[in-house]
Amino acid sequence: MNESRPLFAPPRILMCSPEYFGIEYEINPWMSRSRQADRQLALLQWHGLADMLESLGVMIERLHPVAKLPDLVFTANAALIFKKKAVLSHFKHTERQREEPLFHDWLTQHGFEVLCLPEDHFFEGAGDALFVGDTLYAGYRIRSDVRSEQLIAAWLGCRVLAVELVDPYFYHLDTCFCPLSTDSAIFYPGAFDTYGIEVLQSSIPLLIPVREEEARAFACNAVVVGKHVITNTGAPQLQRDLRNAGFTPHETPLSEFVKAGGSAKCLTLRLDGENAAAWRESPAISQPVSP
Ligand SMILES: NC(=[NH2+])NCCC[C@H](N)C(=O)O
Repeated sequence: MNESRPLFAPPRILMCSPEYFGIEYEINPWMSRSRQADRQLALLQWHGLADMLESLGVMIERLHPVAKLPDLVFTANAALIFKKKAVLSHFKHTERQREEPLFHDWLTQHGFEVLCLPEDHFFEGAGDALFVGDTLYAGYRIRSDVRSEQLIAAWLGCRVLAVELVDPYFYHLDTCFCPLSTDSAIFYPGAFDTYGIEVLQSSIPLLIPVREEEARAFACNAVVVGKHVITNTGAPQLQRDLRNAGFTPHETPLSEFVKAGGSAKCLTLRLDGENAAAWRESPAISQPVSP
């Protein structure tokens, strides 16, 4: 990893294909067993996202899908990556706790030092903890515990700013907040309380608000690769705002994953450090070639 990586190493993202994806239980308000995902369409949409990322210069790493683990596709929830360390998730719901050993083994086998939280501390990885510059922004209450995030900040030696998530539809931080660079991010104000909004506004120089109907189409759940920002379809205003801020937005349909409460970002885990993370030492391409 970092030290040993060649110059211009490509961005690396972990994904897990949706062979066994479906709505088999209900652990967030988007999920209803009576509104099943179309698995063939999910496979097409997943490949659409993976192909788009590859065309932007990303190297996709794969986790093998496993039967009866329908949410394993949401690799953002595997862990929080910090240099060569991976803080393993410990899921709030038992349905997803069964994914933990698979994420643990994959990360260990791929050279990460895996850190595990105490049994009574919940934490859902990059779904709830995202760097902007040197600061770790951490969403808490619905899935992750604030005390997990305090412990992680102490382990990693970084500043953490914890923001409470107040709307059950925006139950992970990555559903309502996305760092774009070391000093910019997008966010949906309705998912935070007044104090959380103040924390974000006072600490991030460029904070772009996303309107409600676009946030409900998972516009904030974006994958950032250099200046490229990839989201689900249905966010024309955000696309304009991103262009004005110097980014290149891309849309790809992800309707089947929205039925499980996830979208582009949830389907990915950046392994070499997000572009917005100041700790990222890698000289990896920051402006990959356009498709
Ligand atoms: N990073 C994310 N927001 N992942 C979405 C996870 C969706 C999954 N059904 C859950 O409720 O846990």
